[in-house]
Amino acid sequence: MLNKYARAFFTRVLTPFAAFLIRHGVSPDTVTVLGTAGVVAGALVLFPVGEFFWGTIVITLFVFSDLVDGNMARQLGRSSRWGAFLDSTLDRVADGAVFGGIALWYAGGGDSVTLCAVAIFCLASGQVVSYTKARGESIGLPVAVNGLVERAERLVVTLVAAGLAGLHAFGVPGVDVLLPVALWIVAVGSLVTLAQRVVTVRREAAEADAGTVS
Ligand SMILES: CCCCCCCC/C=C\CCCCCCCC(=O)OC[C@H](COP(=O)(O)O[C@@H]1[C@H](O)[C@H](OP(=O)(O)O)[C@@H](O)[C@H](O)[C@H]1O)OC(=O)CCCCCCC/C=C\CCCCCCCC
Ligand SMILES: Nc1ccn([C@@H]2O[C@H](COP(=O)(O)O)[C@@H](O)[C@H]2O)c(=O)n1
Ligand SMILES: [Mg+2]
Ligand SMILES: [Mg+2]
Repeated sequence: MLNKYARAFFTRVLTPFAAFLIRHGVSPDTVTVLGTAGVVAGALVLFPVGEFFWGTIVITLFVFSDLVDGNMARQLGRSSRWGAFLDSTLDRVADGAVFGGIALWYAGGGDSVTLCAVAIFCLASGQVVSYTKARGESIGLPVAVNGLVERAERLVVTLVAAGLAGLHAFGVPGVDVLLPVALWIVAVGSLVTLAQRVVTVRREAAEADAGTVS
C-alpha cells in the first residue's frame, strides 16, 4: 500500500539527488548494486550482534537507493529490462539480509528459538509474496492487488521497530519489545498478503482463460 501512496512523495524528494548522481556520472545499476551491498552489510554485520539502532540507520541510508535507481533510469530515458530484473532480484537479496540478520541475533545473543523462527518465516514469506507477483506477471497477468503487507510495509514496520528497539542499548526502557511485536505483525501480514495475491491471480487467470481479464 505504501507503494501506492508514498512513492510519489519520495519521487519528488529523491529526484534532485538522482539528478546529482547522474551529473557525476553514476549509473542506475551502480546505485542498485551499491545500495544492496550497503543494506546487506548493515544487516549482516550489525543485526547479528544486537546493534539494532546503528544497523537500522545504516540500512535506512542504503535502502532508499531502491527508489533512486529507477528514478535515475527514467531521467536518463534508460529504463531497461535488465534494470528491472536487477532491481527486483537485488530487492530479494536485501530483504533476505534484513530478516536473516535478525534471525541470527535471536539464534545467538537474543536467545529465542521462537523469534528466530518468526524472523525466518518473515524472510521466507516475504520472498514468496514477491514471487507470486513476479510469477503472475510472467504469465501475462496484471496481479492488480495492493496487498496489506508488501515490501515497503515489511521494511518500514521491521526497521522502525528495530531502530526504536535499538534505543534499549542507550538506556531507553521498554522499547526492546517492539521488534518481536513487529516480527509477528509482518509474519501475519505477509500471510494475508500472500492469500490476497493468490486469490487475485486465480481470478485473473480464470478471466484471462475465459478471455475477459479486466
Ligand atoms: C529515534 C530514531 C530511532 C531509529 C528509527 C529508524 C526509523 C527507520 C526509518 C525508516 C526505515 C524504513 C525505510 C524503508 C524504506 C523502503 C523503501 C523501499 O525499498 O521501498 C521499496 C518499494 C518497492 O520498490 P520496487 O518497486 O523497486 O520493488 C518491487 C517489490 O520488491 C515487489 O515486492 P513485493 O512488494 O511484491 O513484495 C516486487 O514484486 C517487485 O518485483 C519489485 O519491483 O518502494 C515503495 O514501496 C515506494 C514507497 C516507499 C515508502 C517508504 C516510506 C518509509 C519512510 C519513512 C517511514 C518511517 C518513518 C520514521 C519513523 C521513525 C520512528 C521514530
Ligand atoms: N538499475 C536499474 C534500476 C531500475 N531500473 C528501472 O526502474 C524500475 C524500478 O523503478 P524503482 O523506482 O522501483 O526503482 C525498473 O523496473 C526498471 O525499469 C533500471 O532500468 N535500472
Ligand atoms: Mg529501484
Ligand atoms: Mg526495487
